[in-house]
Amino acid sequence: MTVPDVDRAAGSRAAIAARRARAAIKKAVTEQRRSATGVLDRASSHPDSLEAGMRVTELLQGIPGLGRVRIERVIERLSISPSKRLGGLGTLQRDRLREYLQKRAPFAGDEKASRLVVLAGPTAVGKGTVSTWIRENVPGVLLSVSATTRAPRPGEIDGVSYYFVDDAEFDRMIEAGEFLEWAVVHNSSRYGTPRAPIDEALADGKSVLLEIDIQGARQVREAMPEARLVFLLPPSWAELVRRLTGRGTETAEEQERRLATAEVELAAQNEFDYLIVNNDVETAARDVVELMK
Ligand SMILES: Nc1nc2c(ncn2[C@@H]2O[C@H](COP(=O)(O)OP(=O)(O)O)[C@@H](O)[C@H]2O)c(=O)[nH]1
Ligand SMILES: Nc1ncnc2c1ncn2[C@@H]1O[C@H](COP(=O)(O)OP(=O)(O)O)[C@@H](O)[C@H]1O
Repeated sequence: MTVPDVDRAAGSRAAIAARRARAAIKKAVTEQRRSATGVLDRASSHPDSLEAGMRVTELLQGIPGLGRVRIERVIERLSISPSKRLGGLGTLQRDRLREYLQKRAPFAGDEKASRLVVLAGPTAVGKGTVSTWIRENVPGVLLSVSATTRAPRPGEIDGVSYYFVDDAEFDRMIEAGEFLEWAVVHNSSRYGTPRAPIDEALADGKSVLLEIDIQGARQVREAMPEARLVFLLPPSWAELVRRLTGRGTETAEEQERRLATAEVELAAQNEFDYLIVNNDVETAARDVVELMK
């Protein structure tokens, strides 16, 4: 049953549950945990999602500073009927609404911005490059250093790029509850985020950037719902392949495996609060930093 169907069966338990879930999405927008454009994008790409069943007016109510009268004015200006649901918008209406949301609330209400940002994205999109730019140019940001069981690449320094540990040490860290999250990535090595430095940095008023995979991002969202989840996109698939092969740090077989993971990861981009295209390193990095203010 789709959400609009559920609604027609007004009063049913499913209808109440759907309404509650949509109210939760609206609250998440108000509290900065999800961007309004992210909700709109998910509604467009998943016609059966709760987001698709949400009314445009409900979404706008989630944006701080927009009262009933202003919402009426906005939807009139955008030529959208008050009863319209996100999933039922025409292409032009959706584009107009998206443009409005981006101008009005690019990061919907920065006053409650979280200082914990998760940067994920497919292999070789440039996560490491963007993070390094931030480390070198923006003071007061802790770049979390993960532990991994994979072997160091040439030039990688233990304790800076990663903590390179063996399986026994990784097991010990899991047992001791030292990880905020951990996962097996690319079906090969294990990677985990040590929790203590993050807690300390946040307590000191610093911002924290985690560069982790999608499984890890999902775990962080569960553990710390206030975290902002960013997905870094390549300008195109061909450019992603070019960056991976150009980096030249993996064997052809490993590159194949990473590209297979990348396809799966790109399909999950709508779970994220923000999508940033890494055309130019500095521009992408500045966009990420904006989210930490
Ligand atoms: N879940 C999780 N993923 C991580 C962590 N550290 C790194 N990763 C991810 O593991 C993947 C592999 O990283 P890496 O071996 O450095 O190669 P890359 O894919 O070329 O960046 C990337 O998607 C990273 O974002 C971590 O602590 N936790
Ligand atoms: N905006 C960009 N334009 C061109 N090349 C880039 C850009 N960002 C990163 N690269 C290059 O792409 C390759 C992969 O970047 P890297 O930061 O290692 O990716 P990831 O950490 O996501 O696996 C590197 O060779 C890097 O120099």
